[in-house]
Parts: sequence; structure tokens; C-alpha cells
Amino acid sequence: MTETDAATARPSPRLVVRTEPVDELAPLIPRADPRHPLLWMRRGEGIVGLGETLRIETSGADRVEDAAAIWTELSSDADVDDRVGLPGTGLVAFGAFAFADESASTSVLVVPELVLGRRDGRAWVTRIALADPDASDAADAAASDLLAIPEPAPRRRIPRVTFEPGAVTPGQYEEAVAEAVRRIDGGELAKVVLARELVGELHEEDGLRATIGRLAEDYPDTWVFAVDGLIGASPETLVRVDHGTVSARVLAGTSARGAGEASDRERATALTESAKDRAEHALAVASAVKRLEPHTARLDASPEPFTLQLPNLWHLATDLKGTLGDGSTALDLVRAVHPTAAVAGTPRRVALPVLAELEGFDRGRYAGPVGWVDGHGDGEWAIALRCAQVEPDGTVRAYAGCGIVHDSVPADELAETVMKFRPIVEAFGG
Ligand SMILES: C=C(O[C@@H]1C=C(C(=O)O)C=C[C@H]1O)C(=O)O
Repeated sequence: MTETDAATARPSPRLVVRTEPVDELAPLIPRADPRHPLLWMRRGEGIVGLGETLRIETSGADRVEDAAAIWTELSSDADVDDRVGLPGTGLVAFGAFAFADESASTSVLVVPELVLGRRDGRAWVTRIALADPDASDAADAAASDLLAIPEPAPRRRIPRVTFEPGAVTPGQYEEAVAEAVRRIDGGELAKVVLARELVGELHEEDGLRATIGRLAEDYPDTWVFAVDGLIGASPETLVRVDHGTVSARVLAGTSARGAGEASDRERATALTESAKDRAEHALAVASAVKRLEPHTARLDASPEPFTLQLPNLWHLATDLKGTLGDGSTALDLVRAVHPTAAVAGTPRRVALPVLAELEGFDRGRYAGPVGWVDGHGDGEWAIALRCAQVEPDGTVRAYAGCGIVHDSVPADELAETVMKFRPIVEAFGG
């Protein structure tokens, strides 16, 4: 993979971008890079990135703001010939940001050399190159075939990773939940989200394509993503910006699926009627609305939460939809809404230090924003949930957490993390 560095380069490099329609690319996943997959997909449509033209790395409290500023500059200087004009065509970067300001993990925007995309039944290929300062015709630089469109690879078995609890044992997790409930009852805060991690070793370094394929097959209605080793299938849309419209899906409140049809429906009904889950959900919706509202001319929320059915569980969900009021880009809104109450707690300024203290590990990019942004500032971002970070040495860290409120029961929350781990653990053969 090409190692380049935009964050430190001044003046910023100029990108030459060309998008052209192609007949068909389905299925996309077998064309992804098996070792360093870059992918964003839902219901068979999305984008796959190959190669790396440029990488923007940021960290600290201003990680999103700094990346957004570099991206705006790169985009405004880019020479773009987009013959398709759909969300995800033209210049794009895949991104993943650390959850916490203090995280040791870097945040990244990766600009691939080649993007393969499908949307609304149309397919395209985008080539992104650094302009050659000596070339007389910039478009020629992008047209020269640096990377060929890969043929779909044959299917292979998913890699086998055995997961064990990481820094925090299940017992310690239950203790942390109990302590959180004590603090909530003491009036310190209303909600805090506590997660735990599982750690394993990946030995088949080219097996990630099979893992992603399994996530997409089993969880087709989620956002399946792979960005710089962060792999997962998230049901929660942090924010989408598309030609002046804004949307988000807030999730909070979870129940197991029932064994038979009748018991399954009962679980969903019980979830919509549960005062605990509704209260937890209302906090998450209020925080998303509060942070999006200043940027929107209009913002509507579904009047009542609905139940979102996933193969492993039910969630209470609220969709937000609106129109932008201030020309914000997707990254501006990511900065405005992250971290939401769904993954941090309420009030946020109290919940964040409590979470850091009680959780006992660095979340890295878990529960951070993951998605893509284009040259117009449009993009789709999810909250990185039901995911794992694969380190270059093969260490795999998977994460799952739960919103803790005053009537949370430690054993139930531990059981909920097990349900939430299921997609990623199974996609690694567990
Ligand atoms: C924190 C996670 O999920 C979040 C917490 C939820 C809950 O507590 O009910 C539901 C969906 C997500 O917003 C996770 O999956 O790790």
C-alpha cells in the first residue's frame, strides 16, 4: 500500500479524480482487498476502495475538525471529472475516528486509488491520483491505469479467531455496571454506556474479505464497513448528508429475539412498552436532536420509537430527517453529534469521565464515527458498533456495550453484550 502523508505536506497535494460508469460490479465484496479492505456497504450497494493515494491522520480533541479542514482544502483543489454524479462518486475518502479525545488510536481518512461503487442499480469506477506537477494534462495522470479493476475472488472460508475477555473480566464488567447504577442513583448522571472488549489472534491475514462477506450476508440491513482494520456491521446511522438533506437513526433500548414467532413479537412489544428502555431511548434522541438542530433549517423525528429487527436482537429506533440550514459538511455534523448519548451517556460531560474511569480500557475507534465523505462534503457515517479492530500484528479486539440507567441489572447488561458480540464473533468463526 502506498504510504503518503497529507497532514504534514504543505502546500496540499492536488488530486486528479475521474469517475466513469461501468456495466456491473456485483458482487462488490469479492473485489475488496483481502488484507487491507476498504469498504462501506448496505443491501448489496456501496463502495469498495483499493490502494491508497493519500492518508490523513489526526488525533486528540480536534481530530474531526482537523480532518475536516484538510479534507475541505483537498477537495476544493481537486480536479474532478465525475460522469456519474451519485452519492459516493467523484472524490471520496473512507474514515474512522477514535471514540475519545484521549485515545491512543489515531483517526484516519483514507483516499483510495480506485473506488468501485454501486448505487440505485448503477455501477461506477473512480480513479484518484496525485497530480504530477510535471504533467501538462492533469487528466492523463488519472487516466493512466495504476490499478486494474480486480476480478471477483473465489469464496473462501472465514478465518477462525478464538476470543477471550480483554482487560476486563465479565465479573468486573458486572461490578462496573453496579457502580454505574449507584452513581446514577446518587444523582451524578442519568445514563452511562459501558462496554467491554474481547481479544483474539487472526492468523489468516488475508481472511478479512470472508469475514466481511459473512457480516454482509447475515446482517444485510446494517452498514457493513472496513476502514484501516476496523471491521463491523453497524445498525446505527450517526449522520448522512446528501444534497442538503440530513438524516440519522438513533438506537437505544435492546431486547433479545424470542425463540418462536409469538414470543419474538412479545419481546418487541415489551421493548416498546418498557419504561426503562423508553427513558434510555429518549435521552439518546434528545441529545442527537439538540446537536443537529443548530445546523438544520428543519428536523423531524419519528413521533414514536419503532422496533428495529436484527437477526441477533431488537432495538428501539428513531429516525431523524431534515434539511441543512448552514451548509455544514458530513464531517462538520459528525463533529457536532459525536459522541451521542447512545454510546456515551447523559449528561455527556459527566458521562465521558465516568465511562473512562469505570470501563478500564481505551475504546480506540469502537463507538467512534466510521463512514465516507465526498468532495462536496456529502457522506454517510455510522457509529462503529458490532465491530472489531484488527491490528497489523493480527490482534483482533471486538467491542460491545450497553446503556446503563437507574434500573439496569448487571447480569442482564452482561447478557446484552453477549448478544451484541454475536455478529462480529461469528464473522470470525466463533
Ligand atoms: C453500545 C452499543 O450499542 C448501543 C447501545 C444500545 C443499548 O444500550 O440499548 C443500543 C444500541 C447502541 O446505540 C454496542 O453495540 O456496543
